[in-house]
Amino acid sequence: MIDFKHVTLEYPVTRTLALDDVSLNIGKGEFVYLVGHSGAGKSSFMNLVLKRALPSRGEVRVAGEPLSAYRGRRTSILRRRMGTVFQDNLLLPHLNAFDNVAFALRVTGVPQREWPQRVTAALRTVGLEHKKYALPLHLSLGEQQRVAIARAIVGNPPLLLADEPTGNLDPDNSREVLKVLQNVNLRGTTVIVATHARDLVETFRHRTLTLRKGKLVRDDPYGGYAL
Ligand SMILES: Nc1ncnc2c1ncn2[C@@H]1O[C@H](COP(=O)(O)OP(=O)(O)OP(=O)(O)O)[C@@H](O)[C@H]1O
Repeated sequence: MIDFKHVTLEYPVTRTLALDDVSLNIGKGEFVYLVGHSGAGKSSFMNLVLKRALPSRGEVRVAGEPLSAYRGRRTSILRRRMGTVFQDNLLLPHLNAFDNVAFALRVTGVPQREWPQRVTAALRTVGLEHKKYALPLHLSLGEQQRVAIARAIVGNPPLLLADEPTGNLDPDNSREVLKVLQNVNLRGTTVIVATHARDLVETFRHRTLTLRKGKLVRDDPYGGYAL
């Protein structure tokens, strides 16, 4: 699903070496953690996969195709096929949970008659079908993050990128969000989670990639937080 070959990312203005000669392969259907201290390069990794940043050297392939082959409209289509959940993934405050999730279908041109069934299924996956008419203001932070996950998966993306998805959450809500991400993975979506949450990585074991100062220093198939 994702293939990095000797990928280096140096941000041009500051000349910061965010990723340094990283090679890795993430297969279809995997659940992978990306860990590392602040500034290690986790978000830069995500940005490369989304083609929000371009490698200075090396090659990034997604679903077998080099990202350099994607241009213009095809890049937008590629991005839409990836679900993203970020820590500050704000919901639209004036829309209820259902409409926030439906918004993702609206922007990708899915016919309106399909929305009720698809949105309800996505909210069911995150355990929030009963809150579909609630405004974000009336949801807990954990519930808001689960709505954001529903919004990310409603288009059935083959790949879900989650950058610090539990960053604002207490331990109970963090575990709930992690379980939801695992359920999404069990349905066939490849899931990549960048996180600082040692307890989650230790409790819910999955392959763990460790970055240090832009280098991939560990690739542990059985997981574990080795920082
Ligand atoms: N747009 C940018 N321009 C210049 N330098 C950047 C940019 N984004 C990140 N950096 C730098 O690149 C390095 C890697 O940053 P990155 O955000 O990928 O780390 P991270 O592991 O996600 O950190 P955190 O856990 O704090 O989110 C850091 O030194 C950071 O200062």
